[in-house]
Amino acid sequence: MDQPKIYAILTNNTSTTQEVVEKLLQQKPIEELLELNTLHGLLFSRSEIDRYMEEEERHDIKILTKDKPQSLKTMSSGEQKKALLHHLLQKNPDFLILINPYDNLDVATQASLKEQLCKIGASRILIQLVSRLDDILPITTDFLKLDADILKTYESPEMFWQENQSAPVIFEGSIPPPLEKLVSEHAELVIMKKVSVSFDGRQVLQNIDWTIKQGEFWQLMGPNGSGKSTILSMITGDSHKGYGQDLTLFGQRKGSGESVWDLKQKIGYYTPAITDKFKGYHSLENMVISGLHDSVGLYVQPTDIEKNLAHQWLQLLSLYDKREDYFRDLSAGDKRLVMVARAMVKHPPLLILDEPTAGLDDANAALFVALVNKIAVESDSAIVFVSHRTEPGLTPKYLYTLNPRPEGSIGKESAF
Ligand SMILES: Nc1ncnc2c1ncn2[C@@H]1O[C@H](COP(=O)(O)OP(=O)(O)OP(=O)(O)O)[C@@H](O)[C@H]1O
Repeated sequence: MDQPKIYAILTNNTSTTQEVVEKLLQQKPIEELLELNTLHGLLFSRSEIDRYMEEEERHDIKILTKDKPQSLKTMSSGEQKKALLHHLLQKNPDFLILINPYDNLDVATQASLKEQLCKIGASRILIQLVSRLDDILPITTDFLKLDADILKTYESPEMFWQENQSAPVIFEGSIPPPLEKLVSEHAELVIMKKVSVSFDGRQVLQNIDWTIKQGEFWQLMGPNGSGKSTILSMITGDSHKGYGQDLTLFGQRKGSGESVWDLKQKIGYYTPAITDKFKGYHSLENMVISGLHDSVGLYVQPTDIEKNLAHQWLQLLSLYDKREDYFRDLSAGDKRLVMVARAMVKHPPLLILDEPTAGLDDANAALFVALVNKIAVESDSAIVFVSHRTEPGLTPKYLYTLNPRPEGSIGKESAF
């Protein structure tokens, strides 16, 4: 059998990915991909996992995890993707559409998925819709780019690679100061001593010692399922697993009557899934101001001082001219910049960014990284940046790595 075609379609934050995917799945013709027109394809994407998860929950059934005791929802991203791929291959499609397949996967899982996809690609057509050049499989035969709704083809791979390298980013101006400084009287914002967590009798974290001090810039790394989200949810107060542990947050021992509201005041938190909460008609200006009130949208009349502060942030992000536009109409990359401004507008003592660049294209990831580096240099906020990628250009000072063991992940601190 001839080597099937392996397509890579580079997407950016203007791409109409959804439309292309729907046409392919519904066998509607796309001029540049005519040979797929009569073939049957299936979709491998984060949204498909979410769809199955919802279906499994709603009907209390198991579809992707029939032979496993654990539900899809509590599996790590790597485990979920493996389950979906297995399920799709059993249906024997002519081609598989892969949308940003490595997002949220750790380095080792990315490598093993890449290897598996290369093997699958030896006998099946693959269409990769990826926003990062690094994610393109080495076996790719055909290179395209989806700019808005225009699908561009390239005469040679060289021309594709040459045209799509992104330029370095520099922000003009400084990070706007806070209206009032939220000073933490404690130099140590988070102190974890021998913190251990288990779920259903299975140990996930083992004797975690980690101290985050004012102004420090950390990257938190660890394979899928190693417990990164579990640690973060104990810091943000979203998990009850912090109780009964030697955990001190902003000078207050966990379980000593602290309020979750007080805790949230001191933390700016951003993860891409939060963006889905803001589907209403909020202007960019109000989005930034809502960060001062910890509200989804803005329901009070903002003061001139608040407006002025939001304008300064939007100027820094080169979005001032769009200040009255709706947030929902922004590109995905610009949405993330606004969400970071919203999380940072108060200059919280601790800024947590949980896989914030997942799904962004190279240019927007570079822009995001430049903004985070700037915040690290120009503010007193400590930053915890969770990412599986070593983000090009990111300049954290310290690394906290979780290494899974059968008796729970152990942690290791190192300096960059
Ligand atoms: N509520 C829960 N019930 C049962 N198991 C859970 C629960 N929450 C997490 N786990 C398990 O705990 C382990 C750690 O999960 P966690 O989400 O913290 O890992 P992670 O490092 O953030 O993973 P990823 O990189 O995939 O997001 C996983 O094996 C997961 O299946």
